[in-house]
Amino acid sequence: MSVADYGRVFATLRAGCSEDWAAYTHHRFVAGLCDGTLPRGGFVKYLVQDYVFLVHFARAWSLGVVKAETLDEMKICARTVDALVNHEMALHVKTCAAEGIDEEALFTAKEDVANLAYTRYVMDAGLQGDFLDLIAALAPCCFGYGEIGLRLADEAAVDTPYADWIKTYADADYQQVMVGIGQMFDAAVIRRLGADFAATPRWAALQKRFTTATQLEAGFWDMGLRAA
Ligand SMILES: Cc1ncc(CN)c(N)n1
Repeated sequence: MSVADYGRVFATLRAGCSEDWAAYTHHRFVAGLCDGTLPRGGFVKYLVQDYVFLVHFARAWSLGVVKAETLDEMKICARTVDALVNHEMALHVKTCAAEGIDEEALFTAKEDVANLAYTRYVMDAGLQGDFLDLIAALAPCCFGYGEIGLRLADEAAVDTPYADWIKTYADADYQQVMVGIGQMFDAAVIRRLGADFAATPRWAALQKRFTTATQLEAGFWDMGLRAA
C-alpha cells in the first residue's frame, strides 16, 4: 500500500488523536466511496457542500499568506490556494455539471451547519491565533484526504463509480502539494517552537486545534451520510 510522508509535525499531531483520526479517515462515508455502495444522490449533495467548503478553505489558506513569516510559507499557502480553486474544485464542477448543477448554483448553494461550523472554526483559528494555529486547523483537511486517496487507490472496488473522486486525491499532483505543505509545516513549527516542539507549553493548544478540526471532518462525512 502507498504511504505518504507528510512530515514529523503531522505524524505527532495524528498520534495525539489517533481515535479521532481513525473515525475521520475510516468513516462509513469513505467505505461507501471505496466499495461503491454510497448512494449517488448523497454523494452529489456532499459534493455541492464540499464546493462551498473549498471556497472557504481557499479563503483560510489566503489568510496564511497574510500570517506567514517567511517567503517559503507564503509560497506554499499561495500554491495551496491555486490547487484548491483551480484544480480540486474542477472535480466538483465537472461531476455536478453531469448532474445538471452549474457552477453558479454551486457557488450560491446554502451551507449546511456542519459545513459552516467547520470552515468558520478554521478561519477563526487563524484570525484569533498566529500562523501555527491556522495551519494546525487546516492540516486535517489536507493530509486526511491525502491518506484516504492513497488508501482507496489501492483498495477500491474496480467498478466503484467514485473512481474520479479517488483519483483526484491519490493523484501525484495532489500528493506533491500535500508533501510540500508537510515540509513547510515542519519548518514553521521548528522555527517558532524548536526541534522539541511537542515538549513546549504551546503544544497542547496546537494539538487541540488539530483534534477539533479532525472531529469536524468526521462531522462533515456524517452530514454527507444524512444527505444520502
Ligand atoms: C471536507 C473536506 N475536507 C478536505 C478536503 C480536501 N481538500 C475536502 N475537499 N473537503
